[in-house]
Amino acid sequence: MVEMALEGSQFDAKHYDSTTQDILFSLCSYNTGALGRQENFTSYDEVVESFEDMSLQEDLLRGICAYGFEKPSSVQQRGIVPFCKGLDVILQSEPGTGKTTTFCSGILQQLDYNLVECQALVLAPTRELVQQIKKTMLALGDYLGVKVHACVGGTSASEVHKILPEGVHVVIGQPGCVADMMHRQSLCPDHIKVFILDDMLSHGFKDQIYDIFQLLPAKIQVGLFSAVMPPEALEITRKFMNKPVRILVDSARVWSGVSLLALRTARAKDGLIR
Ligand SMILES: Nc1ncnc2c1ncn2[C@@H]1O[C@H](COP(=O)(O)OP(=O)(O)OP(=O)(O)O)[C@@H](O)[C@H]1O
Repeated sequence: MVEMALEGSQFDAKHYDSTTQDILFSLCSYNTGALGRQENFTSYDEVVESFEDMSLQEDLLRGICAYGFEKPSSVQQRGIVPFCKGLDVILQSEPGTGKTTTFCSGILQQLDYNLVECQALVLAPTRELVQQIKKTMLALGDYLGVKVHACVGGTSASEVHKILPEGVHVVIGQPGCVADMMHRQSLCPDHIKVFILDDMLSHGFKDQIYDIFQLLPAKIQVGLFSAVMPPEALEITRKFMNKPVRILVDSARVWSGVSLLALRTARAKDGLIR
C-alpha cells in the first residue's frame, strides 16, 4: 500500500513500457495464432459506474459505504463485476488505484458465510501488504461477519494451530508462510475457490507460487493484480488461468468522479494520513 495521488498525477511510464505491451500481446496470442487471438481471453468491456449497480450483497454495500467510498475508481468500475461473476481476472494498474478493494469486494461477494472454512487465499509479498489487505477485507466485510487470518513470516506453528481451528473464510499471507502451513496441513485447501496473487510477480516468488498452485483444487478462480506484468505473468496465465478477463487501466482518469472527501476519508482510515 503506498500513498496515492489524489489528482491521478503519479503515472509512471516505466510500468507501461513496450515490454508490458509485448507481454499483454503475447497473452492474447498464446497458442492460437493470429486468427484465434482472442480465444484465450474473455472479452469484457462493461463499466459499472456505481457500487449500487454492481448487484452486490446488501451487507457488502453497507461495508463499502461505511468505509467512506461513494463512487468506484476506474479499476473498480471494470474489475469488481467480472470478478464477482467468478471469471479469472488479470488487472494491471499502478499502486494506489483501487486494486485491493476490487479483489476484496469480489471475494466477499462470493463467500459462503455458513461454511467456516478457508474459501479464498490471497498471496502478497510483504508483511505490511498482508496486514493492509486484512484490514481492508475486515472493514469491507464487517457487516458480513467475515473471518480473516493473516499469515506472515514469524508466526509460530502453535499460533497457527490455535487460530485456524476456530475457522476462517479468507487466508492472506506471504507465500513462504502459506506454503509451510499447507505442507504441515494446518491449512486445508479443499474449500478454496478463489486464489489471488497481489503484486507477487515482480518479487521472484515463482517457485513458491507454483508449489502452492499444485496444492490447490483444480477448479479455482485466479486473480492476478499488479502494477507490472513481468514475463512470469504469461507463464502463469498459460498454466493456471482459464480465459481471463484482461483489464489495463491508465492512471490518468482513475479517480475521475471520486470526491476528494471520499479519498481523504479512506486514506485516513488506512492510516495514510491523519
Ligand atoms: N472508491 C474509492 N473511493 C475512495 N477511496 C478509495 C476507493 N477505493 C479505494 N480507495 C482508497 O484508495 C487507496 C488505494 O486503494 P487500494 O489499496 O484498493 O489500491 P491498490 O491499487 O491496491 O494499492 P496498492 O497497489 O498500493 O496496494 C486506499 O486508501 C483505499 O482506501
